[in-house]
Amino acid sequence: MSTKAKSKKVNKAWLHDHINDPYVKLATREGYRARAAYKLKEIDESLGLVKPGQLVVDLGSTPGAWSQYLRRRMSPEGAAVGTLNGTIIALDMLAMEPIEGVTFIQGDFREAELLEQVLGVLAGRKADLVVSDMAPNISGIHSADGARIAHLIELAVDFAQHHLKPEGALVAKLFHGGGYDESVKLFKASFRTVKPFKPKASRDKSAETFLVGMGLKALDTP
Ligand SMILES: C[S@@+](CC[C@H](N)C(=O)[O-])C[C@H]1O[C@@H](n2cnc3c(N)ncnc32)[C@H](O)[C@@H]1O
Repeated sequence: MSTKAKSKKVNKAWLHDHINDPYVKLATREGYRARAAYKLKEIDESLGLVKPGQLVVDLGSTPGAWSQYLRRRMSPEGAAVGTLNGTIIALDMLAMEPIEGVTFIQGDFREAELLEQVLGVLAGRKADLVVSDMAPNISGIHSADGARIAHLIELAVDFAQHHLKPEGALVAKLFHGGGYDESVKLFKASFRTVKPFKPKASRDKSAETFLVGMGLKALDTP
């Protein structure tokens, strides 16, 4: 079979799975922009991370399903509009359709300039929760992809170390085979409690998984 034919077959299979995916159907029914909302929901329902009144930073937020979930959790009656009890700062290198009450910054998290903008919005405040669903474009070259993923995790952990409250938490997506062991080590060096999490909404076929770090260790503690 030619490469073109193979890729057509893979696309057809993906489309079939996507259309029949219960989380895709649920997301459409509940007004979420992506099925990804249910991954964060499951992590939150298991660990009780999101609470009204918090300051939450959403890294790699586009199209916005995690921000939508956060917004509903931090609103009276789970409303998608109206009063938001808390602060949500979302960022992504791609544009994001506005979500009422969510401050969005467009830029590359690896760039110092973007970090400056985030710090400007934080205005000296520390976050209760940082969530990162950032994923680089996959090139197919295993070592390069692993390094890119690991770099984003390092940046998210570094951001958390400097801008989370001592009892705060970081949720970050990572990939088996993409520097997973090193990322676990880094989380364990940075947080008092570290939990791996593979939500049901994360497709079985996908190598993605999540790490949750809770309670910062002092920066100078090994
Ligand atoms: C899986 S999507 C996030 C989905 C989102 N959590 C949601 O619920 O809609 C991953 C996002 O990470 C973003 N991303 C990847 N690398 C980034 C970087 N260096 N800086 C900012 N955003 C990045 C991508 O642009 C993409 O929108």
